[in-house]
Amino acid sequence: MPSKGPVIVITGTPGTGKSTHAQMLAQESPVPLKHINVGDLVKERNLYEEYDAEWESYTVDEDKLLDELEVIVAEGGVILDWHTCEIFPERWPDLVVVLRCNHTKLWERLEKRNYPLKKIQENNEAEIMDVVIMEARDSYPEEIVVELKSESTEDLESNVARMIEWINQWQKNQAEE
Ligand SMILES: Nc1ncnc2c1ncn2[C@@H]1O[C@H](COP(=O)(O)OP(=O)(O)O)[C@@H](O)[C@H]1O
Repeated sequence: MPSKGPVIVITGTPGTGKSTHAQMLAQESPVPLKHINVGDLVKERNLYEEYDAEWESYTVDEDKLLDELEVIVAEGGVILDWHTCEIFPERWPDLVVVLRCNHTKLWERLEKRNYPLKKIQENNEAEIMDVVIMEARDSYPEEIVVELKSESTEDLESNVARMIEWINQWQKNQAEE
């Protein structure tokens, strides 16, 4: 048995379903995985420079955040759930999952969160412009980046099943090494 579990990044525009996927994966995974909601960590551990009330968002202190995450990632068995991934060092993830959602559905999900209109617009545009997938492809080897649709419960279930299959394969590869 490998001593350390894999490091899985689940990324995507806000509202695409990262936390929903990460929670389900953490519950169903054959190896223990800690779900780290990076946005929550930033707030809980004060890893930000300031809070922007107009955009209702935090300006992250990236150095502090990376120092905190380094310790967590070193232990292995982690799901990093965040709307951006390019600040994570290339050596960290074993798998990078980028969730995608049709912009009409995404708009509805973000409206339910009571985001300010301009924040809904900004995120919706980012999804249409492929911002996160391009960031992931620019930052990591193409063989570890997987783009998955997250528009329905069936998508959620099949995506999690696919990630579990990947973990099983990962475990086999570790055992052979
Ligand atoms: N594949 C999906 N099918 C249906 N609803 C989904 C799906 N993924 C997410 N949702 C819903 O969309 C909303 C945003 O999901 P969430 O996981 O919080 O997104 P994120 O973590 O990317 O911001 C939640 O209400 C969630 O239930």
